[in-house]
Amino acid sequence: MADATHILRVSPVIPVVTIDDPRHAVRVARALADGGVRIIELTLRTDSALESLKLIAGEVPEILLGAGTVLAPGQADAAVDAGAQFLVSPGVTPALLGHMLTLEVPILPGVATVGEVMAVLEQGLQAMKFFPAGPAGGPAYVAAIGAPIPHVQFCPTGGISPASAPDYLRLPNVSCVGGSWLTPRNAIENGDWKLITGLAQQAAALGVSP
Ligand SMILES: O=C(O)C(=O)C[C@H](O)[C@H](O)COP(=O)(O)O
Repeated sequence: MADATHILRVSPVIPVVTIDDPRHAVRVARALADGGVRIIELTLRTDSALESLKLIAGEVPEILLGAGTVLAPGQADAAVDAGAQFLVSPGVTPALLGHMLTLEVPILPGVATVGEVMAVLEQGLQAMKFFPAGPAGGPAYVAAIGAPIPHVQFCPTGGISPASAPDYLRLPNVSCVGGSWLTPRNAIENGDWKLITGLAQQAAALGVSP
């Protein structure tokens, strides 16, 4: 099942997490889960990302674990082998999308234009990451896409904060947003797990109707 529509309904915010030291991986995941956020997009931006994926997959089963920053087919394979339950890319090429579609996990491809949305839709996917959300046009751009293409659900990511997240979440074609603000690098390095849990609690509350 390649479509990730169900993945987007797990949490109002998908934390985009970058971990340098794999010794922090399990603690970060547990801190997020303790705050009520049970999904992670772990970016493949660091040399130790696959090790962190394996650790979280093995020790924090309550987390729905995705791999982010998937730029090439080989990265997709390695991430799934390491335990990634879904894949996220900042953008897509026909080669990368075609390969990810052969894998047995949901994929959340990144798009930034209407043409890219249409190209991904042609492959049968109705859930997409809108990236970079802020610079690419923000809530107004996402809302405008919904007029001709109302059946696609987006996870806007990039430049979003707790203050701006509601502007996206109120849109009918937005299921959740993504952001790195829940796991600041200095909080990870300092072992400030309570801060991360608090940011997760704040993010989880964004999905509660006023
Ligand atoms: O690495 C990837 O795969 C990406 O798609 C980029 C990240 O999702 C954004 O860089 C997060 O943006 P911020 O929340 O503004 O930090």
